[in-house]
Amino acid sequence: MNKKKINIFHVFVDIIKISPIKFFSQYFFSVLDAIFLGLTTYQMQKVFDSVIGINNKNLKNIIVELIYLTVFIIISEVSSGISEYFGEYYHDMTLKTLLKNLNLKIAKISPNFFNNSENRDFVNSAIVGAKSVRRVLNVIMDLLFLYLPYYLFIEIYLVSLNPILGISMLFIFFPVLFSQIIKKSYYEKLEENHAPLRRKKNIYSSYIKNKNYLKETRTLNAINYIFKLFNKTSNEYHNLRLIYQKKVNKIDSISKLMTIIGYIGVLGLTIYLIMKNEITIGTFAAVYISLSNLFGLMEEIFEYRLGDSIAVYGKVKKYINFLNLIENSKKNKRLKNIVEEIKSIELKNVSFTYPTGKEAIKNINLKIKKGDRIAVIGKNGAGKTTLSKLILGLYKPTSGEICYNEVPSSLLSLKSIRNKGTAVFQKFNRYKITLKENIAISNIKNKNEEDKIEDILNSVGINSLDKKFIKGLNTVLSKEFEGTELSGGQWQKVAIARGIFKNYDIIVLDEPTAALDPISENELYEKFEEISKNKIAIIITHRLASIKYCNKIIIMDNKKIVDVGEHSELLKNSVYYKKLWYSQSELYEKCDRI
Ligand SMILES: Nc1ncnc2c1ncn2[C@@H]1O[C@H](COP(=O)(O)OP(=O)(O)OP(=O)(O)O)[C@@H](O)[C@H]1O
Repeated sequence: MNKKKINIFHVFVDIIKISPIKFFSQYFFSVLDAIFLGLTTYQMQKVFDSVIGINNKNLKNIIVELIYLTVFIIISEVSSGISEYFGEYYHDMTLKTLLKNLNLKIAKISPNFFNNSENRDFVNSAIVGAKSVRRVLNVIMDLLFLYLPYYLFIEIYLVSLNPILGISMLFIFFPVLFSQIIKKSYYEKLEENHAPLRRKKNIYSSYIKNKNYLKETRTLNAINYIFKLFNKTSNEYHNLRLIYQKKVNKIDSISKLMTIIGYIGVLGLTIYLIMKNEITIGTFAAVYISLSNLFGLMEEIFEYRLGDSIAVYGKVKKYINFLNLIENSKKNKRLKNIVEEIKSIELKNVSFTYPTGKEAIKNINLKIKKGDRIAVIGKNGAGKTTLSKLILGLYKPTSGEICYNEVPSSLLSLKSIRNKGTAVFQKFNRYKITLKENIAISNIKNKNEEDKIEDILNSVGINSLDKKFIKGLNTVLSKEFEGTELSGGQWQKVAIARGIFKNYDIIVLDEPTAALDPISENELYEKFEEISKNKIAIIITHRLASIKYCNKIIIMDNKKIVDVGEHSELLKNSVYYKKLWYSQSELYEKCDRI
């Protein structure tokens, strides 16, 4: 059962559905504006004709024609104002809805998708695209309900004067239209090449501007080098734009030349018709005014508005393509078996390769059961973190299978597996929200369970009554929002408390004590038994002190598990473990001797 693909029209219909009355009101007034703009031109001819044949008798006639002209101008201006008002109002509502749809989609996409830089570019372009959809729709609607009616009005008026005048008008219109079609493909290509450079530029710029990077960059005297990288990328970015801009300018020049030829042709023809007495001076003036109006409008729509829409169309397409991505949970929907409680996990010949092509896990077999407290150790880059993410259901194996409660994960709802896991990652987030929101973020409805939050905070060594928390649990963890700034270790404690707050069957602690002082580190290990009681607990660590709290130790090397066992077994059988153990204990002994 294939879900129908979303296309630009579905997105437009969604926009219209936000408030059809307001949407169509905008364009009703646009049509009114176009009709009265056209009538103004026609009325102009009548005013000129009556002024040219002026005498006492038709003075009254001139005044009547002038009153009509004024009324037409007023109606046209008022309609244009009302249409703009509805347009502005609708713009904000549309933006909110489109960005909401995009965020909902992002939340459903597998985390592994974001490991690929091309995918991250794709998402960034999709966000810009979502912001531009309304602009594109607006231009299309204005074309249909403002510019086209006005153009048709003038075209019919000119054909009624002389059919050749009508045909000459096409010379003004079509070159611009064709040039826009060619420009559209240029801008699409430009966006493809621009996206990675834009990402690079923003990253380098954050090393200079972002406060988390700034201090280290300055201390290491690296600012000049980063500037160099930024300028190089920035130049590449602008040069690329210039290359495409030159191509676009060429197309624009040719189309402008043809338009001007058409324009001159129409004026020459009207002069010829006057000389032959086939049209009046009033008609000539009306044609002249309508042409300059039309020229102005065309410049507005084609040069600026359509040009701008075409420039962003590549991103709008990315937005639509992004909405069409099949997310994991949807692929799973048919098979959904909700996991109520995870009692066992088995990895069968599991391998995993990142979207970049880097293989991080190879042929791993492992059985884990409720109550296991596992330490995963191994060299940097051995694959420990990747393994934990596979177990948590954040990544899917590239080959092999992971079973939960002896059922292959392909038959289970990934979402329900993820819901049963919690983690304190190496690179945890520092959310600039209140202390209690930081802790209860996994189940924000429970953020007012203040006793539970206080207990957990106390257990990791944070006291919300401390004077630094000016508003207790409601203190925002950032000076930027009149709150407080935490130290690295305090942040790590918040991350641990946040991990424990969630209801979980699996807990992963990835280097959870890197920023903790030795006393806090010991306290966490003491707590480890309580945290992991009747759960599956995995601690990834380089500190062997934590190992005595675990009943199983896994040693990883170069993508594989090379040894599994208890401390005493491994000390006897594993060369790597023995080396690691004695190197750390020797270090302590050396310190003792000093
Ligand atoms: N997002 C990613 N995209 C591509 N490759 C990655 C990504 N994350 C990790 N890797 C690569 O996968 C391999 C395993 O990384 P992993 O983080 O699992 O190792 P680790 O054993 O936890 O290392 P460490 O002890 O340094 O934290 C490494 O070679 C790393 O370069």
